[in-house]
Amino acid sequence: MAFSECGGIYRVGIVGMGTIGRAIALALDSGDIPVHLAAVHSRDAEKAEAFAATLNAKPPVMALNELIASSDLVIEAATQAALATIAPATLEAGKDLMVLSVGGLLDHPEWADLADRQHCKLYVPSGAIVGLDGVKGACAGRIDSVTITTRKPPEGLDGAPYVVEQGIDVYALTEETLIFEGSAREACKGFPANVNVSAALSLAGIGPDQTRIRIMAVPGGTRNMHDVEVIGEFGRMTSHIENVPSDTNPRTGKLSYLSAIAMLREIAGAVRYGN
Ligand SMILES: NC(=O)C1=CN([C@@H]2O[C@H](COP(=O)(O)OP(=O)(O)OC[C@H]3O[C@@H](n4cnc5c(N)ncnc54)[C@H](OP(=O)(O)O)[C@@H]3O)[C@@H](O)[C@H]2O)C=CC1
Ligand SMILES: O=C([O-])CC(=O)C(=O)O
Repeated sequence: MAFSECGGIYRVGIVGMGTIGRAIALALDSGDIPVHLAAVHSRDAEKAEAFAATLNAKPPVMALNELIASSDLVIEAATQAALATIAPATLEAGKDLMVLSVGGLLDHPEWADLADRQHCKLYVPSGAIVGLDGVKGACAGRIDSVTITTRKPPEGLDGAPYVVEQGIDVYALTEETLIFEGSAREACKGFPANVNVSAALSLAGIGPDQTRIRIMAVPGGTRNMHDVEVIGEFGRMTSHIENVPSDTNPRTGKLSYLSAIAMLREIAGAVRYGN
């Protein structure tokens, strides 16, 4: 952790004032985590101003470069496209970075090297998936396969580039339907705002080309579900999560921001649980 000169308090800047960014800002504003919410930034500055004004801390809304200069840790909670600017700018400035749009990391392995050179940290919370601790342990040995099956209601998949390109009407489906099968890398291109979990799984495990994903549309479904299966020399592991979609973004399960908040708590504290 790189402490600021501002009273030794770790300064956090949040980029993206949507579902996840706001939830993290609200958690920090409650004062339970010993960090300082130094600034926020979003595409729509006016909307961000209106939200920031509701917080006790009244964090300033800043341009991205100002936010980076004013923070020790930048939390990206925007989009994969935005990450392409946010990540190099943050790491070049020697600041720590937490990434939620994890799929945006897959084509940029050089950012991990940049973080290393700049002596800063690149944090990837588990987000909406569970069991990455076990996956990391398993992948220290020989692995035969890593597979994730994602099930989402139509509104959790609507508008994804792959769905649009293929002309799939997710609302017209009458039964659970496989709409995509491929690698995590391919999935994160076709579904950049829907399956970041597969990117996190692949980075914790055996990589984006070897990690397989199946995406199912579930008419009438009420949860965003992810089933992971890992097979290797250790044996076989499965995990299952039923995420309640957040109130403001049906693609995003509530665990996504809770996981980021929990990670922040550990970054700010002395003790770390799990692997
Ligand atoms: N790792 C994981 O497990 C998960 C990751 N995610 C990913 O996390 C990210 C955030 O999710 P969520 O909060 O639900 O998404 P939302 O769509 O609710 O919010 C995203 C916010 O980012 C802002 N934004 C968009 N482009 C830019 C930009 N270029 N610069 C600054 N801000 C920008 C938007 O701006 P504005 O409102 O100002 O127009 C919007 O408020 C997404 O990429 C999502 O796919 C989601 C769930 C799980
Ligand atoms: O919340 C979820 O189920 C997962 C999600 O949107 C993502 O990984 O991008």
